[in-house]
Amino acid sequence: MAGEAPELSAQERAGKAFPVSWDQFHRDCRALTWRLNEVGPFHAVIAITRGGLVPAAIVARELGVRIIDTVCIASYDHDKQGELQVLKGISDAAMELGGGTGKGLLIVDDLVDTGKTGKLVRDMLPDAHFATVYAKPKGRPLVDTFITEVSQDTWIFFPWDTALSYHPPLRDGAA
Ligand SMILES: O=P(O)(O)OC[C@H]1O[C@H](OP(=O)(O)OP(=O)(O)O)[C@H](O)[C@@H]1O
Ligand SMILES: Nc1nc2[nH]cnc2c(=O)[nH]1
Ligand SMILES: [Mg+2]
Repeated sequence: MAGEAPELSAQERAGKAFPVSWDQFHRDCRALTWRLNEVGPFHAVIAITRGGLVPAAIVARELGVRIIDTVCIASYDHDKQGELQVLKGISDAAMELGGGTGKGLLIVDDLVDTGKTGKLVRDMLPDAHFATVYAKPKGRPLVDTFITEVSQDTWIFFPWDTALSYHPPLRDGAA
């Protein structure tokens, strides 16, 4: 409508950028595993795709877990969150391993932001342990273990979504 401010994307609302390199991400996943090692053992890892696939692979390798399942959820179109869509649920085999409630299962995602995605999966597996690498304040209460908290107005850029590119100097004309 004329005169109405355009809707801001999550990334625009989140003014600060937090770029994460592969090295940093790997280090943060290993740090997460150190904490999780105190909590386990786990029968299986449940990765929330797609972002949870990379940390799930690293965490499962460190913890020696060979059974990995996925729950496939989409809600963000780049940086705009819409309705959550469960594209694939948790498999019957993983459900059975968790006794129907998720006991002894480890849910892994890259981050919690509003917490909507995490809440949906927690409701499917109430007794599972939920771990993320990064957490923003709104989603943080849903997470059992995480490594780094960033402010709600920060947008995290993951290495699989980014590439090295030229960055102009801060001072005009210094190039
Ligand atoms: O706490 P929330 O506000 O729900 O946001 C967190 C979710 O958003 C991102 O996934 P996305 O829906 O972008 O899909 P992707 O993992 O396939 O990138 C991220 O990987 C989390 O799963
Ligand atoms: N890449 C990325 N995806 C998100 N989905 C929800 N919040 C974020 C974020 O900060 N970064
Ligand atoms: Mg995701």
